[in-house]
Amino acid sequence: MRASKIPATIVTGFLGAGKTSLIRHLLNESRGRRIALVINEFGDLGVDRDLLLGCGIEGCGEDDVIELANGCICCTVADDFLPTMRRLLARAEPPDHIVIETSGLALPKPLVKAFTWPEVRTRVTVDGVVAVVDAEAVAAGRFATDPAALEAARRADLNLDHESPLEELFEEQILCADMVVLNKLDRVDAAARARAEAAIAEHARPAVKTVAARFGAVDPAVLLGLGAGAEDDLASRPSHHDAEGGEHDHDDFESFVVELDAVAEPEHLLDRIRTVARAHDILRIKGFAAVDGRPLRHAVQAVGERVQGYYDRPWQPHERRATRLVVIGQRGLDRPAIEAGLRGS
Ligand SMILES: Nc1nc2c(ncn2[C@@H]2O[C@H](COP(=O)(O)OP(=O)(O)OP(=O)(O)O)[C@@H](O)[C@H]2O)c(=O)[nH]1
Repeated sequence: MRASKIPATIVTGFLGAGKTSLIRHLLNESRGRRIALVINEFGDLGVDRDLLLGCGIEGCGEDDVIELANGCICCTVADDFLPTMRRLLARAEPPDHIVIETSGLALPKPLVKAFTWPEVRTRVTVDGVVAVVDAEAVAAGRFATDPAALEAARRADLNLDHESPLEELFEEQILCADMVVLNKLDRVDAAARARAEAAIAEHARPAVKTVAARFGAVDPAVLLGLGAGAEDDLASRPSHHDAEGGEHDHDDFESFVVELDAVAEPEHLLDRIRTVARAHDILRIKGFAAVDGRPLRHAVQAVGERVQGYYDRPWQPHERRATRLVVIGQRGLDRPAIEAGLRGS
């Protein structure tokens, strides 16, 4: 008999809120604790796993960072997540803690539910659901539905009973949280911070704490060890999708990968991304660029119109040096125009 269950922390939060940054900080500060990471991304490039492995954190090896292959974790729990957990638990040396990064479009509740499966429940408990929030985006009303637009959409579709997909995701993620991390504090003034806090308070369950952070830097002592036992507490975490058995689809969103040649100047690529993001209401672009004559890979990150790039690590001998970017947005993106814009053609 095992003395205690392995704690698992679920990290949720919208695209680009800072989940990977938070996890990188957590791993850096883990002080010898064996943490296994399960990562799920929307889009066909495993950027997050690559970024985490690229930062060379001690004790964070290839085997400890597991990427789920199929679609969005909340809809593929049985196909992908459970076999992964089974394999993790069968290891000779199981981890001390499991951290799961959901895709920015995932609903956390179906994932929490997966921990009630008998073979998982006896070995693992959900220590806490942590929702990472982009303070700047929330304060700017990114997740609030324009009431006039909602009314118009309802008139067009009588079955529509809810707000925009972005607002719904925000609500679902906060409703399920045991702790909220209000991230990107460097990007907001006091008034904007207060607006973001008010938006969170509208949906957070009673007694859920909000901690403020920059670049996801939260002390692991605060983040881990919440002892929530969330799998035994599903009823207190309402979801818009409860009536559908937790099912939801991602038809509201789409993603595609754009492959480009090596670039002469990363700044030129970042400028093109800025222009494209401004013109096309893109939610997220991320990936890696190959730069002519440089042995290092250039990581590229765009959240809305905010674009960032930095050299992260040398290209490995087995890797093809190409520029590959995943583009994510709400359905209806003008793919040819976006590709042309990124190419600069
Ligand atoms: N200014 C600022 N930028 C931040 C902060 N936290 C994260 N970022 C940047 O925001 C971008 C997205 O951060 P990630 O940590 O990759 O976000 P994510 O939630 O993992 O993104 P997805 O996995 O794509 O959903 C990166 O360019 C980060 O450097 C912050 O506190 N302040």
